[in-house]
Parts: sequence; structure tokens; C-alpha cells
Amino acid sequence: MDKPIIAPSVLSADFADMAAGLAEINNSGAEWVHLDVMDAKFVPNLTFGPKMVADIRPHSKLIFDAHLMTYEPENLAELFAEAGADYITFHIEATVHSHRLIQKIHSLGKKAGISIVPSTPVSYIEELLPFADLVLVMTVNPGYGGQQMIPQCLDKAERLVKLREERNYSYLVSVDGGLNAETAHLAHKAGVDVIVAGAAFFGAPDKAAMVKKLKGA
Ligand SMILES: O=C(CO)[C@H](O)[C@H](O)COP(=O)(O)O
Repeated sequence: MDKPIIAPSVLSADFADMAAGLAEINNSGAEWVHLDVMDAKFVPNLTFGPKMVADIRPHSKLIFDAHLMTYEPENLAELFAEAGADYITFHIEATVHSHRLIQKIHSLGKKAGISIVPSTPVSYIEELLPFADLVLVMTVNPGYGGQQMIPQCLDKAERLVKLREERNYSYLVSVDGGLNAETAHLAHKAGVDVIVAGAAFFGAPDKAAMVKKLKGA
């Protein structure tokens, strides 16, 4: 199996110097940038909007995944598409017409990701799986970086990997929350494609070495 893609989460970057944080990601061997968009309603925290994404977009060639931890993500998809996100990932718990939203994201020329919080079962998104480009399994309750992983959530990631093989689907499986040098092996065992890491990445003195550890290299 290929090594997982690493997606450092900017939530743990210094918001006063996002360009420097992005440069650290660019130079680390990571392939994606994870952009944590929070609305202080769906999650108890508030971060940034599409302008921040548009402003940093020219400073990186990496894949941008905009993780919308917001209610009514259908009202934001176009803005983040215009800002330069490659994946627009929304929470199934935050919208009703999720199939329509996936169609909208695709019509904007972007990849569509579906995310589930720890209490949401895989069965809740089963009908959407044929249409998804990414499934982001939260391994903490969203809202803050630096939390401890809920390891039981990895079972859902493993199930999604198996479902993809059995049914010939094409989505990537990503895990987000509490991933670090000590817990990454659980994600490897589950067979995930993408590992999101915020506190572990930005807390590491040697970012490239941390990326290697997260990949299991
Ligand atoms: O979505 C998030 C929080 O809601 C973050 O991406 C996630 O928690 C990553 O942070 P860390 O690696 O520090 O746990």
C-alpha cells in the first residue's frame, strides 16, 4: 500500500503569519493543506473565511482541502471554490440536501468531500458514497486542535476503506484529529489515504521529519 498523503492543518499555525506557516507546509514533504473553516455555530470556535484562502492560494502549489465546519455549507461552496480550494469538504450533520451540494461542488469543477463527526455512523452516508471524492472521518469532536484521538473512530475509516474495495467506489478516506507520531500507526492499520495533523505538525521542530513519521516511513 502507498504511504498516506499528509495534510497539515493550518488551525495550529500562527494566524498572525499564515504565509510562514504555509511555507513550512510547502517545504515539509506534505502533499495537501487542510483549511479549517469554523463558524462558531456548528462548532464552538471561529476561524477564517474564503479571503484567507484566496490570499494564501498563490503561495502554494499543494492541494487545498477546505474543511467547512459550518452550518449551511451550500452557501459557502462557491466562495471557497472561487478562492482556490481543490476539495470542498462539508459535514453531513450540517446540511439536508447533501446530494445536491455534491452536485454543486462538482459543477464548480471541484472535488467533494463528506465529513462525519465521531457520533455519526458510516451508514448515515452510505447512499452518498458513490458520489464522494473524499470521506473525512473526524477522530475528535471538531472545534479545536490538539485534542486526544478517539481511537474507536478508526473503525469507521477501516470500514470505509473496505466498502470502497467491495463496491468499487473511488473516494479517498481521510482521518482528522489527534494524529501524531504515536497514533499514526492506527491510521496506517486502517488503510487510510490521507492523514490530517495540526498540533503534531506545527509543534514539531523538524517538520519534514514529522511528515515522515506520520507517513510511517
Ligand atoms: O478539524 C480540526 C479540528 O476541528 C483539526 O483539523 C484537527 O483537530 C487537527 O488538529 P490536531 O491534529 O491538532 O488534532
